[in-house]
Amino acid sequence: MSIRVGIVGISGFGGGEAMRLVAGHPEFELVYAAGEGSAGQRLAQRFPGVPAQLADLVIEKWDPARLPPLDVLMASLPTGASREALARVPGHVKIVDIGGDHRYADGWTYGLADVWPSEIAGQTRIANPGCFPAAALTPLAPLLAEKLISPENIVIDAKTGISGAGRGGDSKFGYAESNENLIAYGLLRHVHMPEIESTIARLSGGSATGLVFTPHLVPMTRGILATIYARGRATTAQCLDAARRFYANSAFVRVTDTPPQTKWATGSNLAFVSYAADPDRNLVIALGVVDNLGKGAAGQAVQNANLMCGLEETAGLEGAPVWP
Ligand SMILES: NC(=O)C1=CN([C@@H]2O[C@H](COP(=O)(O)OP(=O)(O)OC[C@H]3O[C@@H](n4cnc5c(N)ncnc54)[C@H](OP(=O)(O)O)[C@@H]3O)[C@@H](O)[C@H]2O)C=CC1
Ligand SMILES: CC(=O)N[C@@H](CCC(=O)OP(=O)(O)O)C(=O)O
Repeated sequence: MSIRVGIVGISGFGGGEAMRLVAGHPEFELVYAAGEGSAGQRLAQRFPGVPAQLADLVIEKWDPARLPPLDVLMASLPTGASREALARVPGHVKIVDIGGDHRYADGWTYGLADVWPSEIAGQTRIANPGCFPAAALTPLAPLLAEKLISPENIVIDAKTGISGAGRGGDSKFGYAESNENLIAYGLLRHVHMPEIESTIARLSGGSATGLVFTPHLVPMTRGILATIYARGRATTAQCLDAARRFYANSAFVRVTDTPPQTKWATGSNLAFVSYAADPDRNLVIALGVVDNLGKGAAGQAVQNANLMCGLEETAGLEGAPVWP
């Protein structure tokens, strides 16, 4: 019997990618689509390339009191818009919140699926990590767990594609302003800082005092590269070995000897990590690449939903990235 899935925020970039993945999933059946401005439209009006069996599904006005029978609900709403409404979804419906309202919130499990998969299995409320945390914490986790770097004074310099801002995003991220342009934003106090700090502390048992995180917008559609500077005396080989041990059973994390590129992950749930370290300079450079809509959002959401439902975590996520 198929698992009945709903997606709220389906017209958005995160929700649309979740729809693409659910449509190709061997066990999931999309039975409910919801939104606000797009309500009343058929999926085929919104997504002309949608598979035929989904073409006539009508996007409902989002109302948690009017859900059909569902096993899983993926919520991809603007951060701030889901807390009150998701609290009204019946407890037996498994929820993955792709937005930022429930990360490290009471009653919700933080869904960093490649690091803590066993914590997700059997849960009914999962908060998907933010896209930058997914890119940065994946390479940091093995180094922090093996105490190869200090959790203090870590500097994360990240570059993101424009789809990270969503289709309802700020107009300053439109084509004319973004093409051939490079912008730093969210300086000193980006909304992902608390989530990154909490996870570094949890992984290391120490404190993420002195964390610096600066995102940049680059003129590409998808992808995040996080370049991270940390203090530690490990060699490059020790960092790579630690990551290969840590992710030995992970289907989605690839440890590479050379610096990863954003195109390697496009359209997939993969994360790529690599390292360069100079013990004499007390310096470790960690690199992480994800697709912001894949491991950074919908891919990780499907991985979490698979774990929640007791399926293989790779179900529906086995397709190769798009290249070039
Ligand atoms: N884009 C990315 O790379 C990532 C995004 N996220 C997070 O995922 C969430 C969604 O982001 P993204 O897909 O980019 O955003 P978009 O702007 O592309 O989409 C937002 C969606 O939310 C719906 N929506 C907005 N307000 C309401 C409402 N009041 N009731 C019901 N539906 C509503 C919109 O529906 P309609 O069109 O029908 O109005 C639309 O489908 C955000 O919290 C974002 O921070 C997380 C990781 C990565
Ligand atoms: C380019 C751009 O604007 N990117 C978004 C990150 C998207 C994301 O992960 O958002 P949530 O944490 O809200 O889920 C940002 O920097 O806020």
